[in-house]
Amino acid sequence: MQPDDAEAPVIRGDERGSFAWSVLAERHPALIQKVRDAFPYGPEQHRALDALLEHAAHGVIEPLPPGAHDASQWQVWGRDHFGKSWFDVPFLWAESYFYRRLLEAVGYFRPGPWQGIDPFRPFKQAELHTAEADAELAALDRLAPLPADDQAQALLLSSLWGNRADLGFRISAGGEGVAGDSRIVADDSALLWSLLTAGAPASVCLVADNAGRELLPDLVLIDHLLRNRHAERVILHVKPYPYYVSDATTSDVIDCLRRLRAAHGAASEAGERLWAAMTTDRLIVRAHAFSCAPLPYADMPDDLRADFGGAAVTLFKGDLNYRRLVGDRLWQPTDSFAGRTAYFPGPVAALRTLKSDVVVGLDASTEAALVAEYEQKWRTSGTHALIQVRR
Ligand SMILES: O=P(O)(O)OC[C@@]1(O)O[C@H](CO)[C@@H](O)[C@@H]1O
Repeated sequence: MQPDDAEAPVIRGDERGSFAWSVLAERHPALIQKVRDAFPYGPEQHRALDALLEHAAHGVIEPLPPGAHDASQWQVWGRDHFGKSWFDVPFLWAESYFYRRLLEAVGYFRPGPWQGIDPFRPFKQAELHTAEADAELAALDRLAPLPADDQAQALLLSSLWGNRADLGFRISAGGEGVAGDSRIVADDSALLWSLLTAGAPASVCLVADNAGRELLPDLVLIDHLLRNRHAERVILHVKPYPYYVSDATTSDVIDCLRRLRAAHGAASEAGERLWAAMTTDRLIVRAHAFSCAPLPYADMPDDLRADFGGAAVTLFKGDLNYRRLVGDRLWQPTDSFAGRTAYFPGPVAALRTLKSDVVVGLDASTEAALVAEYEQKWRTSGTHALIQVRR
């Protein structure tokens, strides 16, 4: 815990009409319906989904069934929360547990025919085969003639804005859910590139967020880092199981690599290089259990700390990772990003579009201008983004 944690309230879903409340009360039921519609689940799975819907709305949080492989882990994580309403425990905890219970309901972990069937796969797959994805990959051909620094910055921005398209966000925003007015509210990209000096024998960690239209540009950025010797090795952290609808797992990485290789021109070349990089450990994929933990990164275990501590920089993608990085609390937007991430074992960067209440590291004038123009909507609308770095 950081010294001034007590000053900022932990976000919970208990305030009707708040963003956190809307996720628990509206986004989660809508997601259950989408998952039901996407698979021919049997009666037992439908009954379990009905029970989850009912419990999450009106019941109290119960432990996992004793036979679940991770029941004892969740027993520890949940000891302060069992028996309480989902709306009265930390929002971060409630959301993570919802995804774990959803997988329980559809039999994702249980030996049997549905074991390992990702309930979000149809949505993630659809993302990879849209006209927008085709156009984004084709656009890479136009980058190739540019100087390496311009390519680098363009790829960084493409990875940043790729974060707008997460599927959970779109379930509540409806359709694309993104207005035309997009702005970067903090931009430490120059500092980030200064940490990625070409030719240094560095490792870089990238903590991925969404599959599909976000992971494609993330992978192309990784290819650029490797190819231009900004990094000798990249460690890509993904989720060990389906999570927050579109979060990337190892299967999604492979699907994206296949998609890149099947494209034309620069995209296909990047796909071939990345495929080869995985076979020689220049690109390493890790699916650490903590990546789906209902906890902030301040509580990370020692092996993960060592991984991040050995990197020239760790890039955290996306909104959820940002919440976990700085802590899921109602900080003052002008609180220091460096202060909030002081516990982190090495240089760290956040690349995120703003889709929840948490934000730090803004100038007072930037915050005042945002509030004057949008009241508090800029925090959750996905129209604004940030690149923040602590060296
Ligand atoms: O991490 P991501 O994909 O950028 O965003 C995750 C998100 O859609 O889900 C959470 C609410 O369910 C919020 O953190 C945010 O709105």
